[in-house]
Amino acid sequence: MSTRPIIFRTVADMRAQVALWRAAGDRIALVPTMGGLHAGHQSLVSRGVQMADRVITTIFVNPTQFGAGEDLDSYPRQEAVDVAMIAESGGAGVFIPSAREMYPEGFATKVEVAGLTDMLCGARRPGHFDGVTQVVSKLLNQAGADMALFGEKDWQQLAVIRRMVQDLDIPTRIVGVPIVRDDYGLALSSRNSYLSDLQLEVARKMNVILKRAAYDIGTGGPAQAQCATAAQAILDAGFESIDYVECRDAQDLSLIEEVGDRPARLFAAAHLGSARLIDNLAVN
Ligand SMILES: Nc1ncnc2c1ncn2[C@@H]1O[C@H](COP(=O)(O)OP(=O)(O)OP(=O)(O)O)[C@@H](O)[C@H]1O
Ligand SMILES: CC(C)(CO)[C@@H](O)C(=O)[O-]
Ligand code: BAL
Repeated sequence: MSTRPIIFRTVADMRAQVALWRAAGDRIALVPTMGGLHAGHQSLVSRGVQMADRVITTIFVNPTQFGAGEDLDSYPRQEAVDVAMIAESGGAGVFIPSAREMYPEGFATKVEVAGLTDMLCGARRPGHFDGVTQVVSKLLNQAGADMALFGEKDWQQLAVIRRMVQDLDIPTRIVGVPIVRDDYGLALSSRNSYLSDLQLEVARKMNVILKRAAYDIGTGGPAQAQCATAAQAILDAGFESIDYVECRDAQDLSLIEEVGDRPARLFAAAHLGSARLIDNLAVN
């Protein structure tokens, strides 16, 4: 039996409850999301339940991380379903602020991480990570949690957030959680709901292609040439366009030609119908 989590719509309400939990000696974990929850998000909440006494999930479709022409308006919104899924995973609280609560009149502060945001999704979605760091820095300050959990599916986002937390001395430990995939290896994503059954079949081919490329690169193949071959295979499988397929250092995200002993990852983003899907996996 799951208990219904407490819903907070204001920062003040969340902070008041956090203060009570803290007074009782509880450790707090935060799971920031944009809603449209699936088993990937639930794995973040479950991990939080293992590591802390109370888990607060946030649901906020942050407008500042969407570019013009992106899917801000069509992004899935399903509050009741999301709250039920959080309850099922043992979440204690859900923070669902309005845009006005997060960005009141007069709001003027930007938070930008340089360097790590220049490549991959940062290059293809200008301003995206500035919006992410803006909202995540606020959520971390608002909750004052001991830890915050983020999925490795958004590997670059995790790297950017780790950098920001270190640079700004934010006293919250950042925890990365492995990617949850469906039975065919497709990384779960809220945006998979945009896909028709036929498109879903195509989408499931991407990780198969990437796995083969990662193996070839890991066994000594020239990294960027293998990436170009994988990009062509993804197009041949039925994706409409590729944003990138690149092999990069897992930590500093610098481009890699010869993998050697460096921890490397393969990163991909591609468009299918109205969905932009991303994935990444270890090369060695
Ligand atoms: N398949 C997954 N496995 C593990 N974590 C995930 C997975 N999908 C999303 N997450 C994590 O959940 C958190 C919230 O992500 P978000 O709400 O954007 O969901 P999403 O499914 O990634 O949606 P989108 O389609 O916007 O990429 C992020 O930390 C993200 O990395
Ligand atoms: C971290 C996040 C919740 C910030 O809006 C978002 O970028 C996401 O869902 O990954
Ligand atoms: N999962 C990252 C949020 C975004 O694509 O805007």
